[in-house]
Amino acid sequence: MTSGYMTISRKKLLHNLDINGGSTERINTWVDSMRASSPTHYKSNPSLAQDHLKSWMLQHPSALDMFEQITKASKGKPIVMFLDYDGTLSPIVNDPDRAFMSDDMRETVRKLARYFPTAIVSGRCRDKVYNFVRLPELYYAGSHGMDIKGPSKGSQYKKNAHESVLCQPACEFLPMIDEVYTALLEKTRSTPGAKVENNKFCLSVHFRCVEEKKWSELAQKVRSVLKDYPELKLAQGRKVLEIRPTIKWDKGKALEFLVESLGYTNFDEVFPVYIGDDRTDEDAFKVLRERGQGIGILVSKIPKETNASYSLQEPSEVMKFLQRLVDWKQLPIRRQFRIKRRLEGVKIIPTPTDQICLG
Ligand SMILES: O=P(O)(O)OC[C@H]1O[C@H](O[C@H]2O[C@H](CO)[C@@H](O)[C@H](O)[C@H]2O)[C@H](O)[C@@H](O)[C@@H]1O
Repeated sequence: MTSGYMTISRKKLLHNLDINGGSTERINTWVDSMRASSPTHYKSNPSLAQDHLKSWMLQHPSALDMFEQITKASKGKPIVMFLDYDGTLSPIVNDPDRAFMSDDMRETVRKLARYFPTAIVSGRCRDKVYNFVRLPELYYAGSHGMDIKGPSKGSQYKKNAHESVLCQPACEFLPMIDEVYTALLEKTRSTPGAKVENNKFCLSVHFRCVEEKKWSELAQKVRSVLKDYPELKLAQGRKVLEIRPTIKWDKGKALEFLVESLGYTNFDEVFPVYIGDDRTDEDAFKVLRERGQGIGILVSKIPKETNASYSLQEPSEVMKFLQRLVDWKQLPIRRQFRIKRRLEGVKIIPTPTDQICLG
C-alpha cells in the first residue's frame, strides 16, 4: 500500500530508534517518527483519509463484522485473551495518571475472564495497571511484558493454587532504570508538558502535551541521557518515547510465556486472541502471525502498518467484541436452560442478548 502516511520511512517507525551515532541525523529520525504518530495531512484531506481507510479495512476487516469467522477459526480450541490497556481498554487521554477504564468495560472484562483465561499486557508498571483494572482474577504482564504475575484469587485458570506465576527477566536493570529516570526527570524539567513515567523495568517520556516545535529539543535531551546507556533501547508509542533494556523480551515473548504458564505445552492447543493499539503490541501480533496461531486485532481509526489480521476502531468497539465473545460462550448454556424451562412448561421471553445471539 502506498500513501503519504505509509511512505514516511516505515521501517524506522516500526523498529527501535537508534540511540548512538551521528546526532543530528539521529534526532531528525526521532522527530520524524514522533510526527508520524500524528499524521496531520489526513486532517487537511479527509477524502484521502477515507480512501486509505477503505483499502486498509479490506486487509484488516473489523473483528466485529468477522466475528463468526474468528470463532470458527478457533476450531473448538480454548480461547486465551490478551488485552493491552491504554488505547484498548481505556481511551487515550492527556494525563497518563487519569487513563481510567469505564465501569462497563471492567464488568465486561470480568465476565470475559469467567469464560476465557485473560491477561492484561501493558507498557505500564504492573501495580499501576492493576490499580486501573482492579480484577484479581486476571494475569498481568506489566513493563511491556517484563513483569508477569498470575491471578491473586478467583481464577479457575490459575495453574496451581499455591504457586503464582512470576517472570521478571529484567531484574538486573532496576538500578539503571531508576538512575536514568532521575536523570530524565532533571533534564526534561524545563520542557513544558513533558512527563517522565517510571514503569519499573522501563520508562516512558511523554510528549503528548509538548508543543511540536519543542519535540526536537526534547528528543535531544532524551538522547543526551541515553547515550551513556547502550544497554537501553528506545522505541516509540503513541506520543511517547519508550525506554527499555536491550534484552530479548517483549510483549510477544510474554504472550508465549503466559500460554505455557496456563499449562499448555503446545501452543497449537490454544487459540490466543491479542488486542492492542500500539507499536509495542506488534511484537505479539508478529508471534501469532509467524506461528499461524490465533489472531491479532489492532485498535486504530487510521490505517497503520501492522501484523494484526483484524481491526477495531476504539475501546468502545473492543468492549462490544468482548461482550460478543461472552454471549457466544454463554449461548449453549442459555439454550440448555431454555430447553429445560420449556420442558418444565415455563414460557420463555427472549432477552435482547438472546435475540442478538440467536440472530
Ligand atoms: O501497553 P499499553 O498499556 O498501551 O501502555 C503503553 C503506554 O501507555 C500509556 O501512555 C499512553 O496512554 C496515555 C493515557 O491515555 C497517553 O497520555 C499517552 O500519550 C499514551 O502514550 C502509559 O502512560 C505509558 O507508560 C505506557 O507505556
